[in-house]
Amino acid sequence: MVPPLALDIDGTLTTPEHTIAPRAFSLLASWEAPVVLATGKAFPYPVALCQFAGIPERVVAENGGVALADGDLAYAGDPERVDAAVDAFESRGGDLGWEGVDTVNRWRETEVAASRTADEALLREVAAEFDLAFVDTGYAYHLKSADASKGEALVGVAEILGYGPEEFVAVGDSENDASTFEVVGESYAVANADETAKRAADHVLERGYVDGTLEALRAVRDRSQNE
Ligand SMILES: O=C(O)COP(=O)(O)O
Ligand SMILES: [Mg+2]
Repeated sequence: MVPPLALDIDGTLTTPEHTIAPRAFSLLASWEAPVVLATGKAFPYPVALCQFAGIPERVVAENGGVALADGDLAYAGDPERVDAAVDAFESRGGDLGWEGVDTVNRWRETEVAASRTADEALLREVAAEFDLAFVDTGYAYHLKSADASKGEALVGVAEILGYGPEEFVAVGDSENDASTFEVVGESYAVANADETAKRAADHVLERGYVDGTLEALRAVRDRSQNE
């Protein structure tokens, strides 16, 4: 039997052009164990991805701030503190950096994401002042509660699904995946991963992005069929 999966989205299920490749959809839909999408993106994004992939809505969103599995919705973190930090950031001239309508944060409930063009030093200053964690995913800067993480949320999701977290195989690409890698039994960093993710992973893949992920998962599937 194949193991359950915890998969990051950006940089892991995407191409270098930030798109989801059709071949990723077919693997997700045919995986014969639970698939949990664990992302820094706001809650509706992974939910929509599950729906369009035709798989149950099992997600960790907002770097662990929101988790949904089999109808059970859980929250972590301190959104009011995040709001206060954003107010401080903006009152000191900071700009989250999303042009036009901010669809990155519009449906975000527990943390905030800034463009990587935003003032990193000021974000870090505000994070320290409000006792929040600063995370650079390579796609955005995030200010989040220090005690919320993808890994922590995955532990809860795994329990709902009737698995231990150590039964999961995870794939990811950045520092926000390190907490996932810590709780799962087997972890892979794609070739484009940052140093934190590579250090935390059991294996570093030769190929990057969705190609690396699909190759690793096919190998996991082949191996489990031979067991
Ligand atoms: O939202 C981000 O910054 C990155 O998202 P990810 O965790 O799916 O890579
Ligand atoms: Mg990622």
